[in-house]
Amino acid sequence: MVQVDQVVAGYTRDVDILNGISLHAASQEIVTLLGPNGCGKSTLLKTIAGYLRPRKGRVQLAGKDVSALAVHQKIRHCSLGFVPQTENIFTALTVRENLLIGGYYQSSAQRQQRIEQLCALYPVLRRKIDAPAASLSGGERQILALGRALMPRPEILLLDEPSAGLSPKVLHEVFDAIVRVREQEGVTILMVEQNAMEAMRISDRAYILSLGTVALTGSTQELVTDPKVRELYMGGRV
Ligand SMILES: Nc1ncnc2c1ncn2[C@@H]1O[C@H](COP(=O)(O)OP(=O)(O)OP(=O)(O)O)[C@@H](O)[C@H]1O
Repeated sequence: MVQVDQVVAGYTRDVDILNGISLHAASQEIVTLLGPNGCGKSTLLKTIAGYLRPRKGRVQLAGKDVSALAVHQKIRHCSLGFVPQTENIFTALTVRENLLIGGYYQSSAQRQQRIEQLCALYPVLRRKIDAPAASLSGGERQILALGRALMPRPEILLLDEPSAGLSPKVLHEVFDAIVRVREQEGVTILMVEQNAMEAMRISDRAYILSLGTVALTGSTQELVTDPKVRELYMGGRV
């Protein structure tokens, strides 16, 4: 469970990017954050992850107030996984080495076992396990980034634009991978997406942000039938 209450945050002391934002994602939900460029979606994910500390308000993960914790503490102690938008894999290392880094504090046996499980979940990782990550396609890189974040078996996964730069076909594969991990491991997923149509298809609920606050929220069924949402965020289509 992710709970954000009245959070104010920003990068510099005098400018607030998040202006008292509140949201939640229940256990095993897929929740998407949508909104125009620069409205604060990535900043919100970074604040939940712990790269930025809220100036006001509170972030809770699984019922625990984690507002003051840094990202490495949340990954280690709060069952959090985070996949940033860019530079999310080490291209000079192999697929296996990338996965091993994701489980940096696990024992060697735990890491081997987890790599096996992830290869079963995502067969592409097995096929490419000893290939340099630089040789992977865009979609394969995104699945590796997902796999690496999943190494410590997080209960909550934050994804920043998993479809960025991917063709429609590959985007489907990546979104399937996201759905699969919710189904098979019961992970709660909060993701930022530009691709509103596709994101709505796999999400239970969505928040539409504007200027660092929530402009609109609801189930994806409610939102996709809202004419204003369709016009502004879905190109007039459902
Ligand atoms: N590292 C940073 N330092 C200072 N300002 C930043 C930094 N990162 C983002 N910002 C600013 O914060 C605001 C919100 O940016 P953010 O990346 O959260 O938006 P976004 O909604 O995710 O946009 P996009 O859809 O374009 O990725 C923008 O005005 C941006 O310029």
